[in-house]
Amino acid sequence: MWLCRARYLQYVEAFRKSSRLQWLLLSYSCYSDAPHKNLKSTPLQERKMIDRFRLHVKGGVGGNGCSSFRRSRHDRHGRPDGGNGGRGGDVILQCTAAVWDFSSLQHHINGRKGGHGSSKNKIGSRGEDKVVTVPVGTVIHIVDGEIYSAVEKNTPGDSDPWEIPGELTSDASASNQQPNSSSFNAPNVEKTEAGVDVSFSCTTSAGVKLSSQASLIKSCSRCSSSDLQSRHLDKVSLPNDDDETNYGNALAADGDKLGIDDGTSDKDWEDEEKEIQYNVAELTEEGQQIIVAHGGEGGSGNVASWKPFNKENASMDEDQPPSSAGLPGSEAVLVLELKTIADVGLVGMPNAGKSTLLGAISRAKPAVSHYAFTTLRPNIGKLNYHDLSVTVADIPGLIKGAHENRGLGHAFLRHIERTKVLAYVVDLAAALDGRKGITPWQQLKDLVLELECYQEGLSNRPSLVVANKIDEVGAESVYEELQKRVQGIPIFPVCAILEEGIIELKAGLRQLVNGGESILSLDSIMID
Ligand SMILES: Nc1nc2c(ncn2[C@@H]2O[C@H](COP(=O)(O)OP(=O)(O)OP(=O)(O)O)[C@@H](O)[C@H]2O)c(=O)[nH]1
Repeated sequence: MWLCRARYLQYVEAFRKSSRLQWLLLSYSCYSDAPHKNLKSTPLQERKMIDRFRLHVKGGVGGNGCSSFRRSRHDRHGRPDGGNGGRGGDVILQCTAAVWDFSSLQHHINGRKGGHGSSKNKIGSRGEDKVVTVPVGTVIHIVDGEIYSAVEKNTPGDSDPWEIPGELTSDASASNQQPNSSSFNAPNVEKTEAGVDVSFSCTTSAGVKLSSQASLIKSCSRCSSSDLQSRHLDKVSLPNDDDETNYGNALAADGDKLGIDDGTSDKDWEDEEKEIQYNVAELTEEGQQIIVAHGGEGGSGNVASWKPFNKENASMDEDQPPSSAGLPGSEAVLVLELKTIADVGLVGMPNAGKSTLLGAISRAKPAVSHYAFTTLRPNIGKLNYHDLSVTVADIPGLIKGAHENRGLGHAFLRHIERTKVLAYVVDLAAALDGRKGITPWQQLKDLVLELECYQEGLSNRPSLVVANKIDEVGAESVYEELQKRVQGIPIFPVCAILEEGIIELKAGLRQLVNGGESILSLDSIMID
């Protein structure tokens, strides 16, 4: 007893000492000048975007059927009472605006196993679905396997887990279809504290009135009643730590090629691309879901194939009704691709001032810096008018040869595919005072060429030109020259950094989104 007390005191003393030490360390870190690292200070912007991802999905295996006999002293042969196995869980992709790329996904995702059947004719529990969240604008391509379901809108608020699926019709036409013209009365469904009571009644053709009652009780073996509603919605796969590392540090030179970590090498993609079934499904609205792998059916218990004992089958021994194992779930290999959805796409060369402009016209706060390729992923901003809201995407800088994977490559060109209108941002000061930059009209030509080389007709949508950096000395005359060289398209001179010319630009963008028709074509740009 005393020994125990001594030990206890020893522990308390040791704890006090350790906490005193911690306190000292804490006060040192607070009051000293020593620089301390804040590991979480890396802004989201600097993360490498994963906008293409290879995914192996597999539905959960169905639970095994049970082989069991219930014997009693009155029943010499016993009766089978093994229940069926439960169905395996599905793998579901759900679209949400809360994630912006595929960095939180894991490459292999499996639905949960169904529960095994058990004696007393108990059915195994259904395997849990695996719900994987993907960003809005996800396109699904299939490398191997099949997808059996269509995209559906998930409205968790509307659905009541205790609602009976399908509608039971009680109209005359429905009752006429009954083979013996029996009359069915509408089911009486009553919601109670414990669950739902359902009662049916019908009159057969012989005039016999039959009635039946059933109750669905809220609790089940796997979950409590309170968490049922959210059971299938909150299963999001945990972030994959490997994907979160590599922050963008390979930027400076404009010829640098930044690979996108999607789990496969370029060569693999080339081989694979021959077999891919493209654009099988698209998730374009928040809350949309698609089942990409079905759970396997549960095996049947021995009660299902039981025949009552009689003299003819007396030779059969008691374990004759077999139970079966659960079936495996369906499998598929998918490629997920993200195509940003926005009304306006800001397209321009690196350093043209696209991110600064996005910050000036909306509340978005993208990273801005004086070196090329600061933007590593499309940034989205919302442009609010009193009666309208327009989304604007700042696409990472394009350079000549982007369609051949130069610069940040063509990975980002696909984000332009979904934008309704284009705003070409050019740097008026790029070639001023002997700077080695490209003239604004040449910038425009290169941009249109890049879009067309990537996908024919990509530049063929309503557009306007934003002539940025008008505040620089000599930019006015370049702007005048630009007006002469580029015809048939509105040009807005702005200084994004000082937010000058922004009101006019916002009005121009509004007009463009509301049905503007000006298109920038190669013929309308005059080069020497
Ligand atoms: N003088 C002047 N400088 C500007 C203006 N707008 C942007 N800049 C500067 O231009 C540089 C590049 O700006 P960003 O907004 O990062 O350019 P970006 O087009 O997003 O560049 P990437 O991320 O490489 O595509 C920064 O140093 C800005 O301060 C402007 O109106 N006038």
